[in-house]
Amino acid sequence: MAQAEQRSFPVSWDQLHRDSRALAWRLVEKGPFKGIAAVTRGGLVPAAVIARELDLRMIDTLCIVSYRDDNTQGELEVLKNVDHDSEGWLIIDDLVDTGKTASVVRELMPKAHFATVYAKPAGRPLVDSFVTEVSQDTWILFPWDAELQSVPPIIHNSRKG
Ligand SMILES: O=P(O)(O)OC[C@H]1O[C@H](OP(=O)(O)OP(=O)(O)O)[C@H](O)[C@@H]1O
Ligand SMILES: O=c1[nH]c(=O)c2nc[nH]c2[nH]1
Ligand SMILES: [Mg+2]
Repeated sequence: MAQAEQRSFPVSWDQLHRDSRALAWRLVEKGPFKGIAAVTRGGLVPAAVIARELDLRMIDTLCIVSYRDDNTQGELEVLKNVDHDSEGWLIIDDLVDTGKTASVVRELMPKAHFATVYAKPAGRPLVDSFVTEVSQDTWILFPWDAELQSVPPIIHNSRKG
């Protein structure tokens, strides 16, 4: 579903920090972990927050491309894998949506614990830990994809209808 046809769930930097820390709290009892594999690019920011909270310094990346600029999903391409065993590792991504990225990630690192900050119902069974679930028709708008802009007062919009 294209972004314009969906509900929007805007996430501020503050909210993302809070939700990433909430995920870190959940992960404490699932560890200890040898390190974090961040799924680029969306996993990089939550991975930094979680690495700080769990005192992890070993950070690797799984570099995967799936969504194009128009927010439709194409063929998944793995640009970079890890070169170590996945046992004891924590994989972090920002969200799981259809689960396509998650299923590739699981194949690449089958023994790792896979955690995302946000989850939609179709992908939820593929992650081990997450914080907040949103409906499948919701587009999560991350702070790195957004900027502040002025909007008309509510009363102006309500007169149009
Ligand atoms: O469950 P799925 O339907 O596969 O979607 C989830 C993936 O899509 C987004 O990444 P994207 O491929 O857009 O790349 P990015 O992280 O570089 O923004 C998001 O960061 C997840 O990795
Ligand atoms: O910024 C994003 N928000 C989403 O809801 C989403 N789903 C897949 N990929 C996504 N990227
Ligand atoms: Mg991603």
